[in-house]
Amino acid sequence: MDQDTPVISVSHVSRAFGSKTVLKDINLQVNRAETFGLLGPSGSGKTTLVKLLTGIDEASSGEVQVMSLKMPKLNMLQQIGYMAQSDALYTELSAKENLEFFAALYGLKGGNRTRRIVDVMELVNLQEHLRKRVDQYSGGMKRRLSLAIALLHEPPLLILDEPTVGIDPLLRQSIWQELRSLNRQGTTIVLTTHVMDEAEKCDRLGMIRDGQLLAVDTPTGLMQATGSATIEEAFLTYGGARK
Ligand SMILES: Nc1ncnc2c1ncn2[C@@H]1O[C@H](COP(=O)(O)OP(=O)(O)OP(=O)(O)O)[C@@H](O)[C@H]1O
Repeated sequence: MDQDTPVISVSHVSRAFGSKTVLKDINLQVNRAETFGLLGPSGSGKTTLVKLLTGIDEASSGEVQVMSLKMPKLNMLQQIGYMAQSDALYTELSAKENLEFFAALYGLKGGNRTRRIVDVMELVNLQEHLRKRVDQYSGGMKRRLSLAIALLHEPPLLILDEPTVGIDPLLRQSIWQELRSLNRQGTTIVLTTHVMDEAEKCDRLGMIRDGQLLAVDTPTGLMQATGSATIEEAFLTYGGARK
């Protein structure tokens, strides 16, 4: 893929569930090695949009391309690391068994599989709980395991739906350091967040309200456009709570 071709290209995308249109004519491009954040009030359409990017769901109209391929496309699974908002884990299995299952799905083999499992569990600080059944994990531990699974196969594109909810500030900081380092190595990251200091760390932000992408810009650009001193103020302006 050409270095300048956007990793994600969304054109005129709408998504309706029955008579309810939850995404309206979305146009968006995300560039290689960008960290792109989606911000918006609860129910504004963020999860619906990221599901279209992963190919889990399909647009009602318009087109989503990822790495120049029209989505949904099953073999893109290996290229994308997706962390859903609700954990998709086999709770009756251990963390190790979960990781092995996903490693097999992603085609990781032998020593590489073992090495990656150790690496990602260290990264999310769960190395001591590798053999524990997931139904004995706390909510935060499950989130961390879900993140570990998303990172397992070193995908060039990471799509993370509220990745740090339920994760303590110290670990959140180290996860962000890792995301930054992956980013520097060329990984593209799209995430949704409600945490303002995370939003500030993104290269660009998209503000969604009622299924419409109202603005896309750098955090500084959004603050300037709304005359806000903070991202939170800008968010409240776009979210409709502040005029
Ligand atoms: N499968 C579905 N069927 C019907 N309505 C749906 C479906 N999925 C999502 N919606 C609706 O689409 C709207 C957007 O939901 P979505 O989960 O994308 O919001 P969100 O911005 O991610 O919210 P939050 O920040 O609370 O996670 C909501 O009104 C939701 O009820």
